[in-house]
Amino acid sequence: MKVAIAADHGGYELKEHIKRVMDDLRIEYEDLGTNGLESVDYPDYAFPVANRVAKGEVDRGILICGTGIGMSIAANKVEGVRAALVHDCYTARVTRQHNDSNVLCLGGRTTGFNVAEEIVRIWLGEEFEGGRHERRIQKIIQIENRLKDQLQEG
Ligand SMILES: O=C(CO)[C@H](O)[C@H](O)[C@H](O)COP(=O)(O)O
Repeated sequence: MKVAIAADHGGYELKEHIKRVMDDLRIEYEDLGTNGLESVDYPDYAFPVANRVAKGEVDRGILICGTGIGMSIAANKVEGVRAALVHDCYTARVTRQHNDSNVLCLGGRTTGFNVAEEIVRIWLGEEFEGGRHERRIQKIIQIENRLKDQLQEG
């Protein structure tokens, strides 16, 4: 599995910790920034990661800002991306099993290193269950396709 990871200044320190976790798990990753605590804008980091996931250039994305909210709003604008903002182990598991989420959003100012680490370990290891959940994801894809058609029709 290959993961693209990025953060803004509010998520930078947690990003560095999550990279150490992925090193430990021997998971390959690309770090798309930011590289320090200087103030930056989260959409500039969300879109490169979301695009890499949408194009299939990486399997998953991890995005971290202060709360995870800005990153999740931005990433979910990209077709094919199902970004989940997660604060606990239960939703980390269920968002893989039910939503087949392909981007994980975390809050560097809301979630401690230990909980975030546990969330990442669960989220990277859990499988999509398919079945009724696949039907629901197909409905999301239909909405994306309808919106695309509407845009093309002008
Ligand atoms: O988008 C966010 C809020 O949901 C992120 O938490 C950002 O990291 C935050 O807005 C950045 O705030 P700052 O005051 O510019 O550090």
